[in-house]
This record gives sequence, structure tokens and C-alpha cells, in this order.
Amino acid sequence: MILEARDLAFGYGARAVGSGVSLTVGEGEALCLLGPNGGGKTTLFKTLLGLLRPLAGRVLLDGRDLSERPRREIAKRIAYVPQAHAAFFPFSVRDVVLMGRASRLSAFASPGPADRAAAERALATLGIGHLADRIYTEISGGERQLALIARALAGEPRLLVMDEPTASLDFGNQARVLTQVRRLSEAGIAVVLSTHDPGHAFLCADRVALLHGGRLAGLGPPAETVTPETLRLLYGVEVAVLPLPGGRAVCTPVIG
Ligand SMILES: Nc1ncnc2c1ncn2[C@@H]1O[C@H](COP(=O)(O)OP(=O)(O)OP(=O)(O)O)[C@@H](O)[C@H]1O
Repeated sequence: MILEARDLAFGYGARAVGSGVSLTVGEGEALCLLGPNGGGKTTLFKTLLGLLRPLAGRVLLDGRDLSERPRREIAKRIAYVPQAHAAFFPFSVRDVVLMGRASRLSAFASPGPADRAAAERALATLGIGHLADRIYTEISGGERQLALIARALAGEPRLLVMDEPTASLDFGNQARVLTQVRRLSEAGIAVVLSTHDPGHAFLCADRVALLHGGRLAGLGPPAETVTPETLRLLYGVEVAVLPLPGGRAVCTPVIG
């Protein structure tokens, strides 16, 4: 097991967003977090990453409390993939990906051949080698998202935390990102991701966690956890969960 949350309460200062959350993330496991807007997914992620202190409970990384670990040690093991917001600094995509090596460099050291090789490998894994010399501010949102995943991967983490990695991506890029999630997990890298499409859980996750009212309303394999009943609870609408071959399913709201 890489990461464990024990009876975690999380939020901002005196303002609790969630509580009583206990979960584990195993080696190479893909865990998908579902929950409504404002439900606390990002806040939970920031707490699991050690960026926010738990209001109660503990987060353990490889069995040791996050609060006892230096930031750098955490960053070597866990990489965060934020949403691909607007970019301001005109670096090349290669340099953005190379920044993912920062946690592995000593202070003031420049990246060496091993760092450059890791960045090239990450670009190739994501299939975006052709973008390496393009300027990050001049590529599309979908391409940026892939570049951010490559940046995270370049640091050779054991766990990737991805906040809505498919938001604002077209259908093709959504499928590419979800395929990468599966591949990473098959390669032994654990992934925790959030999404607003419950069908994604069936496509890429071993387990799903449902966050409702700041508490876990479900945790388990997609087929057992993502149901019309749990989706109604989460989103307040009727949803049909239509089975597909191979244990997958499509989820669609029922309108009218
Ligand atoms: N920096 C902050 N300080 C105080 N409250 C915050 C802060 N950031 C978010 N919140 C509040 O915490 C709650 C949870 O927000 P959070 O961003 O974690 O939800 P989310 O599930 O990621 O939402 P979304 O799906 O819309 O991205 C919301 O009520 C939000 O207004």
C-alpha cells in the first residue's frame, strides 16, 4: 500500500469540507473519485498530497505520516497533475516536462543527461514527442493536459494524483488520457483521479470512491459502486447505467 487516509477530516482553517474519510491506494491501483461540484474532491486531493494539513485523522505515505516527511520526499513519490489552466510562461513543452525532475535535483543543480532522458521518455509515453519544441502557451488545452501528465511522469513517481484530467478535453483526448491511466497502472504506478463522468470509472479504475456531503458514500469496484442509486444520491438526477461488454458501462442522465 502506498497511501492511506485514516479517518481524515479536511478543509480550510476552521471550515471543515469533509470528515471521516478512510481509504487506501495500493501499488499500481487506479482509484477514481466522483462527487458533485464543490463536494471537496480538490480539497481532499490537496490533503492527500500534504499541501493542506488534515483537520483530524492522518495521511500515511508508505506507512509514515505525511507530516513527518520533508516536502521533497513526498514530491519524489507523489506527483500532482493539476487541471490545464491557462499558461503564462512561454517555455517549450520539453522544458515544462523537464520541470517534473525538480524533486530529483539538488538545490541549484541543472538537469543532467539522466533528467533529459526521463523527460524524453515521458514525452514518448504520452505520444507527444512531436510537441517537444512547441511553446507551451501556444498549444491546445488538450495538448497541455497531456504535457502536464508527462511532466508528472518525468519525476518517476509511484503515485499520480490527477484533478479532473479529462475536463475540457475532446472525446479523443479523453480516451487518450484514460488509456494512459490504465497503462500507468499496469506499469505499477498508482493513479488517483477525479472526474465528472461516472462512465470513466468503468474505463480506467480498479475502484471508485464516492464523495457526498464531505463523507465517503461508497468505495469499491465500479460495477458495484456506480449505480443509478448512488449517482442519484451524488448528483440529484436520474441516471441510467447501461452495461457494455467486458464489464464496462455507459452512464447517461435520464431527461424528460
Ligand atoms: N481556498 C479555499 N478556502 C476556503 N474554502 C474553499 C477554498 N477552496 C475551496 N473552498 C470551498 O471548499 C468546498 C470544496 O471545494 P473543492 O474545490 O474541494 O470541491 P470540488 O469537489 O473539487 O469541486 P469541483 O468539482 O467544482 O472542482 C467548496 O465549498 C469551496 O467553496
